[in-house]
Amino acid sequence: MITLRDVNKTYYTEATSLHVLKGIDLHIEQGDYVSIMGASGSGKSTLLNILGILDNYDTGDYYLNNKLIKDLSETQAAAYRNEMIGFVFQSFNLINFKNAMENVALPLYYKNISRKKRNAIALEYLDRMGLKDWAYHLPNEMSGGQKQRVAIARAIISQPKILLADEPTGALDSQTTEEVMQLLGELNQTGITTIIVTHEKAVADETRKVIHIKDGLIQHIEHN
Ligand SMILES: Nc1ncnc2c1ncn2[C@@H]1O[C@H](COP(=O)(O)OP(=O)(O)OP(=O)(O)O)[C@@H](O)[C@H]1O
Repeated sequence: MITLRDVNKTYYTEATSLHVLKGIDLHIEQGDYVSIMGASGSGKSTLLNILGILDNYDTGDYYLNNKLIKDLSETQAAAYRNEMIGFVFQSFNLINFKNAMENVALPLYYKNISRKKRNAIALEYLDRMGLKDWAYHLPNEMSGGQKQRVAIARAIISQPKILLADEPTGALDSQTTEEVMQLLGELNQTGITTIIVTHEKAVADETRKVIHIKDGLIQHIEHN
């Protein structure tokens, strides 16, 4: 499903350049459950952003379901991203003045679905996350774990094939981390390819493969 061949990425600033990814070769199968670990600055988020078609790479190839990403126009890339990928972030990225249901329903706004239908679908997803009673609460009335579950519901409401999570448990205590990981594990069981960037071994241990990155290169892949 995901194939990267010799992918390189350099960030250019006015005075300097930083070669962050130095030839990444990677294959991830559909339905796989993968974590990416490595020291701060090793290039994990950069890799995740490229996988998520949020950022460009300079050289090499990235195929997602046999589509070569660098061949897509910006509009095509955005459409493909929306169709294929859901995102979860450490800081939840919820809209503070919208309640949980409205946050979850947001991706459907662009899909020509009536508000009533959008909200009904969002309620179903919140129910799946065990948050039915929190639908009308604002994010700042919820715990970190609850907010992350709202964010996960929002990430999967468009039924993406891939879920990309950048430090999804980075702001959570260990008990809540376990709950969120349980949820991500269950989602992966339904067939969604799941890729998690994490610093936490306990999180990586839950995944099937751990990709260790060092200085912009894959050092080794550990199989759990
Ligand atoms: N937009 C950018 N412009 C310039 N440099 C950047 C940019 N984004 C990241 N970098 C630099 O690239 C390097 C890799 O960053 P990246 O965020 O991929 O690392 P990371 O492994 O995810 O680190 P962390 O664990 O701290 O999040 C870092 O030195 C970072 O400062």
